[in-house]
Amino acid sequence: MKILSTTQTREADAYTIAHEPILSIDLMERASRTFTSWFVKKFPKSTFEMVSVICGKGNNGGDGLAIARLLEERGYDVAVFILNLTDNETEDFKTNLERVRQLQDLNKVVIKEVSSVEEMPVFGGDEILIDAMLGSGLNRPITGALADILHFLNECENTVVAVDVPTGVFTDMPTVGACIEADYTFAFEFPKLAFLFPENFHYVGDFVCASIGLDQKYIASVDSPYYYITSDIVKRIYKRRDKFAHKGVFGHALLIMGSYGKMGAAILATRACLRAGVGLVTVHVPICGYEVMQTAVPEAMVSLDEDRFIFTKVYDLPKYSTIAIGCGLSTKNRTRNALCYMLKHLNRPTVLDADALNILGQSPDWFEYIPKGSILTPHPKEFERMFGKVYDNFERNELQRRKAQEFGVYIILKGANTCVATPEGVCYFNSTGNPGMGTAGSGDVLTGILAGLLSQEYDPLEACILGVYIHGLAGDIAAEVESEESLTAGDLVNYLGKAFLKLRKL
Ligand SMILES: NC(=O)C1=CN([C@@H]2O[C@H](COP(=O)(O)OP(=O)(O)OC[C@H]3O[C@@H](n4cnc5c(N)ncnc54)[C@H](O)[C@@H]3O)[C@@H](O)[C@H]2O)[C@@H](O)CC1
Ligand SMILES: Nc1ncnc2c1ncn2[C@@H]1O[C@H](COP(=O)(O)OP(=O)(O)O)[C@@H](O)[C@H]1O
Ligand SMILES: [K+]
Repeated sequence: MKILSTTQTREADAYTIAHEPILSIDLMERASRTFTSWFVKKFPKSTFEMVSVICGKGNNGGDGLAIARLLEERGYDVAVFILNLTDNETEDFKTNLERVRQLQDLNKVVIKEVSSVEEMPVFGGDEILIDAMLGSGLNRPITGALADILHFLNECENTVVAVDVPTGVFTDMPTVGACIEADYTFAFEFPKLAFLFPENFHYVGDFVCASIGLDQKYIASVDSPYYYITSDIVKRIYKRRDKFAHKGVFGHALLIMGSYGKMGAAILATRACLRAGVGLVTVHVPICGYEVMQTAVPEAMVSLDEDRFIFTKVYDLPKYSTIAIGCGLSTKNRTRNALCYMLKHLNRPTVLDADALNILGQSPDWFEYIPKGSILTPHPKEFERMFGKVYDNFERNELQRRKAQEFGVYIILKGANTCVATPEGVCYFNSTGNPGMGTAGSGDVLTGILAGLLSQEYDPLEACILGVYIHGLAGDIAAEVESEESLTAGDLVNYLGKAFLKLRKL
């Protein structure tokens, strides 16, 4: 799913109105119905005494008024609070206000105007609040009376659901000024870029998005560097196996991993590589890793280093279809030199993780040796070691895109909404995964999956998108059974099969 900027969304809105054609008031109605259908399922009437909709006077407020009317039709007790802080009312706001006033005349809805925080009501414990104060029309940081009202609302214990954008959040740049702290945000058509960055979680809460019927052809024609990875992208990438396929066609991966005390990383990655469908896997480990590797992963072949404790040299690189290096590797001098030699002599996309990235961070001159199309999988700390400190996630995302372009590589910045940046400067944000995956070794599992997919001739972009999605999906299935708390990296490997099954059924 493409992610559009606010300006582009406004253009898509205008195009839809002109070419569907549809009146803008009817598009607002359609958006509000989409919100309402989700809301009634999420918050059934029986669970709340009352819904209070807090409206501004722009189109976000217009949505709020339409939602108030639609919820009343569904049998909810509804109160509307209109913030009387400006005289600028949009036409669609005015039309929807007329419509709600008719319900007020029938004593079906209560409407109250509020000009300052002192006039805000005391909300009951069972009341749910809908934030329709400001949406994508925010054009300056919120201060003054509106900021006071937002602080008041944030002090209330009530569940807050934001319409389209939480009031005060800038969708395409870092947020400054007061903001509502929503528990849920229902975004029209696309998630906004800001929703994908951790600093806004406090304001956005859990977000969902649904189409309001904007013109899909127009959206497809718009240039945007941002995508959200949904199941339909992944389904297009996933390849079913040929009936006559055999292990020879699923590739032979070489994983260079592990050092004394860190063999677990190599084991997790190797198991994940096998579970991701590789034909053959060889793990190159120091002598101290031989027995543990042979015992823990009997399906894997072992290539032994000359050194007892660390990686120093590997032979026969051309015979492998894919190489991944770095998990539990150490950054000792001889390992560093061996990595440098390999990078200079490898001539195909390689997966680089963990200590391979830490070594690159210590020797920035070596970035140019990385084969084009390789995949680097840093977590934020490793990213910082390689490319330096940043002020916020917007800046980090820009840096990630720039570095991916500069070195012609894929950079997977891991975390919630893991972001894949391509050599063309495009970003794909993942939609699967959960905080249970913040546990030792889950990154090693991703590296193994990526090596397994590359070996099966998924191209690097396909491997990145399918890899992060299936890794997160395995985490989501595992968390449902095991809980987020007790999820371990080994569980990710064990649930990978269920994730593939789920993917096939999507
Ligand atoms: N295609 C879409 O996405 C659609 C969007 N719609 C709704 O329209 C909204 C956008 O509506 P608008 O463009 O009217 O904008 P808003 O309703 O977000 O607010 C605009 C008003 O707020 C004022 N304002 C901006 N920053 C302020 C600040 N810091 N303090 C006080 N006032 C401030 C502006 O001057 C303007 O008067 C969307 O978020 C969505 O809810 C829907 O009606 C249907 C279609
Ligand atoms: N809150 C979260 N939501 C979704 N995924 C997460 C979350 N926290 C961590 N992950 C995932 O778990 C993995 C952690 O990787 P990493 O930090 O490299 O772990 P390790 O070094 O222990 O292997 C990444 O793929 C990351 O995307
Ligand atoms: K809002």
